[in-house]
Parts: sequence; C-alpha cells; structure tokens
Amino acid sequence: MTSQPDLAPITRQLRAMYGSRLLIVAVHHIPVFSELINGPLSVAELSQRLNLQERPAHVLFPALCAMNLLTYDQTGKLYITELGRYVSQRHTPNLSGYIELEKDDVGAVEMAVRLRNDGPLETPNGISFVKEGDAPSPMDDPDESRRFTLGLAGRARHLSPLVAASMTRRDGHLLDVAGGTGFYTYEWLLNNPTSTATLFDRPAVLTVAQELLDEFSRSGRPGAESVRERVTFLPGDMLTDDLTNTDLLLAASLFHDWPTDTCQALTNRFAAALRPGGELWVHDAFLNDALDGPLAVTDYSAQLFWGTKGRCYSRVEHRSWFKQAGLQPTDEAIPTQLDYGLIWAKKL
Ligand SMILES: C[S@@+](CC[C@H](N)C(=O)[O-])C[C@H]1O[C@@H](n2cnc3c(N)ncnc32)[C@H](O)[C@@H]1O
Repeated sequence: MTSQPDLAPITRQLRAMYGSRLLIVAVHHIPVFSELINGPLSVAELSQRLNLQERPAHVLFPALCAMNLLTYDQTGKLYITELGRYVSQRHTPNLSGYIELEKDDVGAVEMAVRLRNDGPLETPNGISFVKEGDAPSPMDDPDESRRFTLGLAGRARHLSPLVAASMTRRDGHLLDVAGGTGFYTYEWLLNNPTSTATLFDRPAVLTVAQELLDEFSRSGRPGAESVRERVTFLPGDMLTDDLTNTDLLLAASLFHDWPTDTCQALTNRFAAALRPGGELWVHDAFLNDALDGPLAVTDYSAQLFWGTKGRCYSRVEHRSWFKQAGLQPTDEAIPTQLDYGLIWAKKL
C-alpha cells in the first residue's frame, strides 16, 4: 500500500475554475436566482423555466447546493438559502454587481453556451475521451490519444495501487474496460499472481498502454515481470463489440464521460459479460446521493460537463443502473484518494 499523500488539494484547485464559471453563469447568464426568488421549484420546473436539459441541470444545481446558495426542501424542491439571498438583486446588500464584473470572462460566457446547448456548439475534432459511432474521436488519432492517455498516467499511477488493494483478491480474470494506461490492471495482477486480465480500449490507446506495461515489467518490483505474460490487449468499441467473459470487470473513470442512457446501456453490457459470481467494480468521483455536493465533485462534474459527454453521478444513480442490469449492488463505498472511491455490485 502506498504511503503517498492524497493529491486532492491539487485537483480541487484545478477544478475550482469550473465551479467559479457556474457561479457567474447562475447569477448573470442563466437566471437561477431570479427564477427562485418567488419560492421553491422542483428540479424539473426550474430546468424548464431556464430551458436546461437534464445533464446541465444536474451539473448546475448540485454545484449551487454545494456552494450553499441553494438547498432542497422536504418535498425535494430547490430554494435559495440564507447565503444565496446575497447574490440576488432583490436583497440589500448583495454581491450581484460584484460578480457581474466577471460576467464577460470567456470561460464563463462559454460555460453559459455549453449549459444552454448541453455541450459545445461544434465539435469538429470529436469529444475528449469519447469514441461513439462514426463521429471523429481524439482517442483514434495517434497524437491526441497519446496526449490524453499520458495526461491520465500520473493519476492512474498514483491511484492504481490503492484501487488494487481494495478490490477483491481472487484467482480469475479481470476485464478492465476503457482501461487507458492499464495501470489499474497491472497493479491488480501484481496483487493476484495467478490471475489474468484483458485491457480493452481503442487501438491507439493500447499502443501507449503496451509501452507503459514494458516500463512496469522492468520496474524491478517483485512479480512485475510476470504481469506482462498475463495481460491481453483487446482493441475495440465497448459500445458495440463483444466483451470477454470475466470474473471481475473494472470501469474506472468510465461512466463519467457518458450521458445517463449510455451508462445504463454500458452497465447492461458489463453485466452480460460477467460470469455468475462475478463483480462489477466502479472507480469514480461520486456526487452525494442527495445531489447537493460535495464541492470537489460538483467542480469535477463541471469539468467533465465542459469536456466530455458526461458528468459525475451519485452512488444511488450507479446502483440503479446496476439493479436494472440484474446485478446486486453492495452498499460498500470505499474511498481511495483525489476525491475518488470504489463501489461494486455482484452477479448472482
Ligand atoms: C477517462 S479515460 C479512463 C481511462 C482509465 N480507465 C483510467 O481510469 O485512467 C476513458 C477511456 O475510455 C476509452 N474509450 C472511450 N470510448 C470508448 C469506446 N467506445 N470503446 C472503448 N474505449 C473507449 C478512451 O479511449 C479512454 O482511454
């Protein structure tokens, strides 16, 4: 087990920028506080008045709750908190004019565009970390996929020993879907010396993963050399291609790149790939089940909203996909680091 520090303060600072944009937008571009000034509204009512679709609403409203500007009443309606009144023009004094000084910030203006449009207006080069259908994908471009994959390598190197230590130890097969660098697979195989694994991702990503496995195998760590012989690299499209039958399936930083209907479809595919007694493990950053924070995750959700087709989801949202796919969710919630954690479900 690593004794390295939790790097969450760094990623929190990095992502705070996205939360700031949401604050400016909610006060000056998409009038959340003006709509709520006359009383509580349900998420559906408020979304409809603001012309926001499900994904942007589930990014913006939880973030404003995490900032303690909005909260839910007992019937689940959103209302303005005592603190939130101070960003409304109807309250004296208020900070609305002060926030207005940032209104034309390019990031805030573009965030308003993306919230209204449920994503950027144009994506000629595809969307970060996403390969879907025939649309162009940076994950299929050799230079871009290398840049994206190596961009995640430091986080994966840091978190993968913690993830491997928390996952089930067993003799069997691990399928690491959308496995990226492969570090989660390599670390799990190091802890499970008689097991095998498949790393599934786009072909250009697997080229990088193979290089990282070479480096891992030569690290001199006890058992690292044998890991190479126990990994199969399987290029493909997880949305459409057959997935290897497996005992454990890992979805690390996977669901948060996709909209809810795709998450359900993927969970169904993952459940079908599991053998009886198999386990689906999800490593991600989870919203509170009440969709009101935590701030580190609502900021992350805004970052993912900005760049991918997804957002952060709560454990309850994940567990509903598991149940619909016929899996039995466990109620374990295992923290790792960087505001991430593990949850898992069984196939009976
Ligand atoms: C955010 S990265 C996560 C990588 C790794 N699991 C981790 O935690 O570091 C998402 C991965 O999904 C892969 N991906 C996206 N669409 C895919 C598809 N249709 N089929 C297979 N992999 C896909 C990307 O290539 C990328 O490696």
